[in-house]
Amino acid sequence: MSRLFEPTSVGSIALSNRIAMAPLTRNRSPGAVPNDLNVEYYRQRATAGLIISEGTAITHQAQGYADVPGLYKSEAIDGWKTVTDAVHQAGGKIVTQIWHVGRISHTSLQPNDGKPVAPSSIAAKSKTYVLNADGSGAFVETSEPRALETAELAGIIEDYRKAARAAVVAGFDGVEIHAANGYLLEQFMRSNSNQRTDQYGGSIENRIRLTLEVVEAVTKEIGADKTGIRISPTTPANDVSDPDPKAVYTALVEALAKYDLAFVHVIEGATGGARDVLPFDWKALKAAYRDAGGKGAWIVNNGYDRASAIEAVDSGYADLVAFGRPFIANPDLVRRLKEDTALNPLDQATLYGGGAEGYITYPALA
Ligand SMILES: C=C(C(=O)O)c1ccccc1
Repeated sequence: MSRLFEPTSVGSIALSNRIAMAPLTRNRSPGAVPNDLNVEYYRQRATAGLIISEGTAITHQAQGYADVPGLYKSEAIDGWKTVTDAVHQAGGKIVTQIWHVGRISHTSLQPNDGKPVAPSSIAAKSKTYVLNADGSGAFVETSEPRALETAELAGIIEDYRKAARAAVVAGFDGVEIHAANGYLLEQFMRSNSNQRTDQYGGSIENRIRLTLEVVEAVTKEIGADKTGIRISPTTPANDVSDPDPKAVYTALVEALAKYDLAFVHVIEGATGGARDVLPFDWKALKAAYRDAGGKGAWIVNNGYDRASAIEAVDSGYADLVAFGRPFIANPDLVRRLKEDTALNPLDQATLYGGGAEGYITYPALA
């Protein structure tokens, strides 16, 4: 049997197998508070070696989509506690993805209907999900952001630290810092969205600075053994780009190597899309991390199937493989991969927003 189904650990978190559930936004937590539907959804998927929860806003300012959960209200922490308890009682492990959307937001979702914040006042050619007056959801153009003042960045780093602490209080086994998919931290790393002239803009060293300061704050608060990070070197998601992703992300992983993180989670290619969106040597990126002393588990994601996941792990390249949409449609994905059985088809119409349908209604094998 493949090592994909064997136990392992990421940091201090012991896992029953090497299959992770990737973070998946589902827009089913009104008021940013996790609810019983969320409890059932995550409980059903607790056979994953590691569940990485959907992106969870660290503050109101960090909120970019309607009905995504947060970690900045006491009732949200209570709500998450019911989720983590259910997953743990079912024998699973779960970390939460702590998230600041930056410019991928809308004034109607921001404190005092203000502008979203970003490294520079450059609007993303992207959309976000808001609620209409009648409660229906709709994807609309993201609003033009304002550039963060240098003096505001210490406060945002503190927000990540507080969210990491809140995650542990809510019973999570750890956190994944969301530094991917064109959200705040990646907006700072990519040169088309970051045109700052202070110590957070210009050179690669300056553009990865905020991400490293967040990693420093979170690992100091809850321990590197409970801290992971997600990166997406070549994704065009949310209108980010950079002329030299190899240089940016090699510098990043070499700097991350000294933090002894639990894991580094890499989206290989366009998020949920083409793996070859840009030429990139994924194995060289991991080698750069290991050569710099990085010991964290290497989690790979994007377009893997049973055969390629087994190959990735059994070859020694990947420590874990994360699956996104397959876990939406197959709560018992681990069993189906182990037994090589058919997978349920995905219902695109119920991915975002709504209720039980297409969320907790996918059947498990008898
Ligand atoms: C958190 C997300 C990401 O990381 O891409 C997301 C948000 C909205 C829809 C899909 C995905």
